[in-house]
This record gives sequence, C-alpha cells and structure tokens, in this order.
Amino acid sequence: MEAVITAQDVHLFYGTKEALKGITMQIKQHEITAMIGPSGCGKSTFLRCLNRMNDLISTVKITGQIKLEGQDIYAPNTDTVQLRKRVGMVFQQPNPFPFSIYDNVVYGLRLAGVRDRQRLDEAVETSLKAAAIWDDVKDKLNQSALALSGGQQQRVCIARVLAVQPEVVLLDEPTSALDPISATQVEKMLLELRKNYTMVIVTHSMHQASRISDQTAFFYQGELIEMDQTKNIFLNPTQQKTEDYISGRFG
Ligand SMILES: Nc1ncnc2c1ncn2[C@@H]1O[C@H](COP(=O)(O)OP(=O)(O)OP(=O)(O)O)[C@@H](O)[C@H]1O
Repeated sequence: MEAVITAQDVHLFYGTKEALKGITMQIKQHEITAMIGPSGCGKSTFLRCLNRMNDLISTVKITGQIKLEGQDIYAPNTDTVQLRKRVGMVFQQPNPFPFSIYDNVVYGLRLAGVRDRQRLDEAVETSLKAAAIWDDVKDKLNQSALALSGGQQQRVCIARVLAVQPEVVLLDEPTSALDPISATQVEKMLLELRKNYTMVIVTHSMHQASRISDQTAFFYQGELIEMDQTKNIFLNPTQQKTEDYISGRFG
C-alpha cells in the first residue's frame, strides 16, 4: 500500500522542551493509523504536525521533514489553508459552528468561493451520508447544529471536513467525549470511510485502536517506539516498552 504521508526525523520543541524526538513514519493510503501511548507522550503534537496546526503556537520549532504525496508541507511556499483542506482535522470535543446543519457542512466550500446551490446541496447530502448522519438530519438541515446530540454533532463535524474532499483526515480522540453508543456509531462510520480516505486517529483506548486501525504506532516520551500492523502490535510486539504498555503495566 502506498504511503500518503512520510515523516522523516521530526523533532518538535515547545520553547526548550523537546516534545517529539525524531519521529520517522509512513501513513499508508486508505488505512486507519492509530497513535497510542500514555498521556503527554506526543501523540496529539505529532498529529498536529501533519497539517501544520502547531504553526499557530508561537513557541514551536520543528525540524525534519513531512511530505504529503511527495511534497514537503513545511516548504516556505506551502499554502497552509490549502494544506488543511487536503489534511482535515476532527477534534475531541464536537465543535459545530452556531449555524444550521447545512451551513456547517458547506462552510469550507463557501470559504473556497463555491456559490452554486446545486453543488452545495449535493455536497451536503454526500458528506452527511458518508458521515452516516443523513437519515437523522435530512429533514432538519436548516436547524441549528447545536441542537443535536454530541454524537450527531461529531458526525456533522466529520461531514464538514469531508465536504472539502480531503485526502487525509486527522482525528484527535474523536469519540472520547461521546457516550458508548455514539462512539460505536462513529467507529463504524470510520471503518466505512476507510474505503475512500486515509485516516490517522489519536486514541486513549487500546480497544478502539485494535477494533478499527490497520496500523498502530506506539509513542512514549516523545519517541515512536514501535509501529506495525495493529495485530502485530497487540499480539506480538517486538519492543518491551510496547508490551508493558499494552499489557497495562504503565500508562
Ligand atoms: N502548547 C503547548 N505548549 C507547551 N507544551 C505543550 C503544549 N502542548 C503540549 N505540550 C507538551 O508536550 C508534550 C506532549 O503533549 P501531547 O499533547 O502531544 O501528548 P499526548 O500524547 O497527545 O497526550 P494526551 O494523551 O494527554 O493528549 C507534553 O509534555 C505536553 O505537556
């Protein structure tokens, strides 16, 4: 399977604190890559490197290289708005805008200048279907997204990301603020989306990683200790630290 993202020796400093200590990894197309590890090990920091969200923090310094489809995303001429469309992000807390469901989903398209009503309508239907929320909301597209349940809001937020047709979707603990039933629905949806998208998910739940991911990367204290097919990480890890973590000896 082809790599969509390649990271080479990525170091990240928050001021003088080194939060990532030379991460090298490949993210393969149409797979779900899970990042696991104890709190503070750098999972979210690394995830945010993949669409340059850390640029928004003034003390951050990054070295190394990250390529998307062969292009260096930290090259000086990179258009970060365009990059964040190609590499979309879903956060832990559902964060719909205080608009209607429809206006939430077409937000990125309108920002990109799309005005054609039919095209917007089609994008709303396609994205909400892909996010497995169309049936719940098709009769109330003009109602506020804030009136939905947390799980529904999260799926609308995922539809909002999908509407701009990203190549990669980054998900930072997307189900940890949801009830178990909503979390299961979101997991099912992610498995469906894998046919068309490449996804990278940070999760605190080893069960979630083992249920939905193809590859698992184990981070510890800013280092990538081991990355492999998920079943190998959970059944036959090669590193002692990985084994200790997955068997609950720390973290
Ligand atoms: N904005 C920031 N400024 C300074 N230090 C930060 C910042 N964000 C994260 N850190 C530090 O960088 C390290 C890695 O944090 P990060 O949030 O990436 O870890 P994580 O593995 O995602 O943790 P968690 O599972 O708790 O979300 C931690 O020591 C954290 O305190």
